[in-house]
Amino acid sequence: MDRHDIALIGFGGVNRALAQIILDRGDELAADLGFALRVVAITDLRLGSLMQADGIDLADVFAMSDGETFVGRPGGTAAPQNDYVIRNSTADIVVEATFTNPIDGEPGISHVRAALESGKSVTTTNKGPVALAGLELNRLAAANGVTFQYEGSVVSGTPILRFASETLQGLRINAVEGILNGTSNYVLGQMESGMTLDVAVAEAQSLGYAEADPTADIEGSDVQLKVVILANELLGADITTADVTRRGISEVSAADIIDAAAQGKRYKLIGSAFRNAAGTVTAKVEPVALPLTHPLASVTGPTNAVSFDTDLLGTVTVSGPGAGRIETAYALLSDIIAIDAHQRARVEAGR
Ligand SMILES: NC(=O)c1ccc[n+]([C@@H]2O[C@H](COP(=O)([O-])OP(=O)(O)OC[C@H]3O[C@@H](n4cnc5c(N)ncnc54)[C@H](O)[C@@H]3O)[C@@H](O)[C@H]2O)c1
Ligand SMILES: N[C@@H](CCO)C(=O)O
Repeated sequence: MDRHDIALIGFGGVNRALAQIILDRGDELAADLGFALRVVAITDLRLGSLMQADGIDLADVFAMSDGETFVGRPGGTAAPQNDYVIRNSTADIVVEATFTNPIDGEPGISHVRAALESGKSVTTTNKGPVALAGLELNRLAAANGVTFQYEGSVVSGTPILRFASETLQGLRINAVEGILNGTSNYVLGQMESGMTLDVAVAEAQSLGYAEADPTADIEGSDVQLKVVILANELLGADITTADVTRRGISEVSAADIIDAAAQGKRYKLIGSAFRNAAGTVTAKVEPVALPLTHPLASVTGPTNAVSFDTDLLGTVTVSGPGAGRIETAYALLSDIIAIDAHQRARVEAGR
């Protein structure tokens, strides 16, 4: 049986959920997929680093008490040694799930770069490296004969990127628009029911939807990164966050929501990008009061939806979970499956 050895960079909600899936369903997955998964390294700001080439006992890691670090375990340190772990662990796949930094993408970009440079494939849910350095990192992956996958960077485990790039092959996508942030959609719904923004944000944090700093969710910078990814991946653009105008849901008051409801409308945070006649791409993030008859108006809670405007098929909309620990861990698993397929194809092609 083939096996992939994995290094987990960041051990918060999403990577813990992936480790839990491997612990609970590893045998079943191996039988289904034809390869086993084994975690050989974990590194985290709060826990330190742990490298064990024979495989880490995940049940033992889950049993650690609050405040405990990896120091004292064989291959364990109290301080995180991310670069050392990424470059020297025996993993063939690095899973990057540290905080998204919408300003400069660090340290995520450096983590991904180090992994690709050392011949390891990478999957990440971190939007920073994909939005701010996607082109460079894809080139680096190709130059090193490895694979860079990031399905969970947009709409969590709902396979938007792979759907568009694989299933919609042969169509020209002219525009993309959608609800791209689970937290803000959840918060707007709770505000409709009379909850304050602060209480609703705290709920979204405890449910694992929000960013470590939820300002990114509320002020629209999380969606701004996702719009950059969609525009560059699917519309062939080469834009940065500076090209995406941004307004967040902090601009929407309880009174605005009541007024909209009285007019048969509902506020949604909409991210969009469309190709102009001149070939350039216009992209924005803004709260919009949609009529209740609009298809996106009925998308509630942490659910997201993306509409692709295509030449031959018209509008195609995909909807599904946009945030959540397990849902996003599934995106990582789907990327690992894609990495395995690419590795097998390379071996068959003798590369
Ligand atoms: N939670 C979701 O629904 C979701 C969905 C899609 C994408 N994402 C993205 O996935 C990533 C992980 O999300 P999460 O919910 O697990 O976040 P989290 O805050 O629960 O976990 C992040 C972990 O990374 C660790 N970390 C941060 N900086 C580090 C560093 N420099 N070195 C080592 N460890 C570091 C933190 O200690 C923490 O344990 C984020 O980039 C987020 O934007 C999350
Ligand atoms: N905080 C993000 C996670 C998914 O990227 C959201 O709520 O959509």
